[in-house]
Amino acid sequence: MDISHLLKNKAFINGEWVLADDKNNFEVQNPFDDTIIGSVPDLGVEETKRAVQAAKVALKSWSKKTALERSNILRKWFELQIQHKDELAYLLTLEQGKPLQEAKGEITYGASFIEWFAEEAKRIYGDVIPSPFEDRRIVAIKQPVGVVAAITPWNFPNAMITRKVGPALAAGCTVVVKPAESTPFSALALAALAERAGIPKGVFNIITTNRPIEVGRELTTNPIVRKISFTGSTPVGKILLKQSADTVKKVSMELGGNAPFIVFDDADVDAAVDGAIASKYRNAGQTCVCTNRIFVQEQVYDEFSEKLSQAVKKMKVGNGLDEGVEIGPLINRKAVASVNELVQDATSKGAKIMTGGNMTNEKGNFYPPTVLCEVNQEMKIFHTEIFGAVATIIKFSTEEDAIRMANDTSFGLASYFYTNDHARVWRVSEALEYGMVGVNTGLISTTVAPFGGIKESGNGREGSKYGIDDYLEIKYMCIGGITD
Ligand SMILES: NC(=O)c1ccc[n+]([C@@H]2O[C@H](COP(=O)([O-])OP(=O)(O)OC[C@H]3O[C@@H](n4cnc5c(N)ncnc54)[C@H](O)[C@@H]3O)[C@@H](O)[C@H]2O)c1
Ligand SMILES: O=C[C@H](O)CS(=O)(=O)O
Repeated sequence: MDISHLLKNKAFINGEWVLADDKNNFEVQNPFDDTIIGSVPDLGVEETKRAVQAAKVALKSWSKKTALERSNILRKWFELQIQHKDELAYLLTLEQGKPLQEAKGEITYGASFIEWFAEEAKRIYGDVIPSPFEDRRIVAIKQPVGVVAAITPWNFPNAMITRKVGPALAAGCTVVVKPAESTPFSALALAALAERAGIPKGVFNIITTNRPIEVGRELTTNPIVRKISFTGSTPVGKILLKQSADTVKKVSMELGGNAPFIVFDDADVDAAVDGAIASKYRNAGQTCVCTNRIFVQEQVYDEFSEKLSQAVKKMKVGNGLDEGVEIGPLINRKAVASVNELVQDATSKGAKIMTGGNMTNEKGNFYPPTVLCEVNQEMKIFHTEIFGAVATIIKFSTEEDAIRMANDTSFGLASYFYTNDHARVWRVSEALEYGMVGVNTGLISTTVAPFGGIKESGNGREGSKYGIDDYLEIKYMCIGGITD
């Protein structure tokens, strides 16, 4: 497949493809076999300042365009992403490792945010409010926040960018994106298509860097930047929140998860197994909404555990570019070691391996799809975002026990449960302390719904009619001098 027209090896600032000032680059590896895909510029603080300045200059004209003009340009960008879906997916699998089918799904999902917010751009309504004053009229209008800095993760290197840039541009903001150092090519490919779509220079900028801390500090402290939109781990989110405080920036935080998946005794067990697989093993378990703890009521514990293990044993592991592969590599060696340490800790405290769990002849960055049972709250794996293809099964007796254990975490992003009792659907959904609840499904992510978490999983919502609010300011106008 010819991806050369999308494989960019320069950063993108003010409509120009640029090198780092010191001409330094850093290499990007294919997580399947650690081969080098290419290299990109290692930009620093001075280049970042220039990108922010370019976004500031572009803001005036971009925000003055009509909603229809912005909408039409975003629509063109969406169409180009769909037109080049296969190349974008191939490039994504090369640098991130997920199976090609999943990568294609991410491109479609990512593009859908541009399509959705191309429409939402035309529906940014204000209010005319009945005035309590005879001589004054009251109006609320919505205006773009201004220059936005977006810092994004490697696990969804396309969709986590469009989920931010779509609403930001629709609202009239301009954006500087710092993608993850592991996966810069997907971001640069989006910039190549943005250029072709007619997104004006300075509106959408990409800073590639192997120095996220210093570039991140510039983005979070530069007073021109009025909004930080971050997707990544909770520890990094907390750093960015603190750094953003001195200039009182608006912040959106899409952080880590520790999703519970509860199977009640009245559930359709086969459907629950399918849902657990869909939720747990997508992207080799490297998604923020992956099931992290499976709670199974004692009456169906053995049946569920056995059926899940049998299904996981059959999973095809390998190069994401190969036909039929279901589980690709983790992003790097460090990730493999982290998952292995959690499994070792769990088994040392009594967890039992039903399948996988042994790194005997694993080459590259692979960790075998694994199912652990007899997991309990004493184990690190119960309280830690695994970010690997490891399912943990915990037995429970009563609904109250399940809810208490499910809520026993500082995270609050996604949660799931299976039941055929409709009173329980409402009771448990309302009791779970999470931003999102999947009932009788393990797949909940869609552009039309508000995606986001509570507690230490973050704040703000992405997608849906709510997603654009994070990029708007409400201005109250009190218009006097009204006389009879
Ligand atoms: N809630 C969501 O929507 C969502 C979506 C995807 C991933 N995530 C979370 O992201 C994590 C995995 O992604 P990751 O490993 O890339 O996370 P990460 O926090 O390590 O990195 C995320 C981004 O932050 C940058 N970064 C790291 N340290 C920084 C610093 N000190 N200052 C500025 N930038 C810094 C990285 O370069 C990267 O671009 C998981 O916790 C996952 O749950 C959450
Ligand atoms: O990893 C987090 C992403 O938000 C995953 S999803 O595709 O939105 O579910």
